[in-house]
Amino acid sequence: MTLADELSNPPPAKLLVQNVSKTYQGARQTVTALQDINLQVAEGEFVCLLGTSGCGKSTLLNLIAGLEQPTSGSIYADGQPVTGPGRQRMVMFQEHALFPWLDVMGNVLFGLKLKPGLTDSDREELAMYYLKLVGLEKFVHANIHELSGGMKQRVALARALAPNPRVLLMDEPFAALDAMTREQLYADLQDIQQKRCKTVVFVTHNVREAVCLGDRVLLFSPRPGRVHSQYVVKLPRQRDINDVAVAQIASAITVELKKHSTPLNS
Ligand SMILES: Nc1ncnc2c1ncn2[C@@H]1O[C@H](COP(=O)(O)OP(=O)(O)OP(=O)(O)O)[C@@H](O)[C@H]1O
Repeated sequence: MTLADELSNPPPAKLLVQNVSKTYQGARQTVTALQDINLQVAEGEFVCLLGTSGCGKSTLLNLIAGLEQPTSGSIYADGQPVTGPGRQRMVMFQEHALFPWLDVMGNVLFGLKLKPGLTDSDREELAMYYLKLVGLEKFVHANIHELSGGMKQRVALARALAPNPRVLLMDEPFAALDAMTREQLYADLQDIQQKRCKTVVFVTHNVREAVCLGDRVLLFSPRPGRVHSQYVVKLPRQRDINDVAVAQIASAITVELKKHSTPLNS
């Protein structure tokens, strides 16, 4: 693998989730986190998983990542069964999960350490490419504790992108950020997804965020976690979360979500 290969865009992956159910056996009860989920994600598609708390969105993301195994059913990435985590499916969580003892560059380099066929200077060049892509070129040697929440999420995004995965799995990555920082990241993420050609699965509770980012929005209902409907969002990009068209689709989705939501104590 050369540096040029590394910076090229491999085709984004397609995903197939077939009849997937997941139950957790707790001390007092069995929880059906997901029941009979069927889903196809096309190459380069941006799919948002939307629903209230506890409807199984993160569980599905973890299953696609290979961090957990379904109780029944199968998941395929490019026709290959997903049996564990892989370099082609990188995950980014709400909490940045950066290494505080490494600086910004060190964190991005970390994921590249195990890549064969690259020299140290290749790895630095790659890390620098991704830090520029997320707008952090001036903070390469900053310590993690010196960064704002939004900057930390940018480092986490650069770290997830650096191994050049074909799929990005994002679990509420911007939920802890203020509105202005989030809006900038929505614009940057749309830009990066187009430039770097990724298939993205993105978990959120935020309806407008889902409409702003997704080519398709899947609506989940809880107990058991199921996909009850989906919306294809045909608005042109770049989308702005404050656009009237985004708000209109979001309000239609909110009505639909409310029909299927049940309070946690019911
Ligand atoms: N490791 C686990 N052990 C037992 N139950 C679990 C486990 N992980 C998730 N669950 C249960 O599975 C259901 C789905 O959880 P999950 O975290 O996937 O939902 P979610 O839609 O992502 O929620 P949130 O939006 O609050 O993150 C919940 O009822 C949760 O309590």
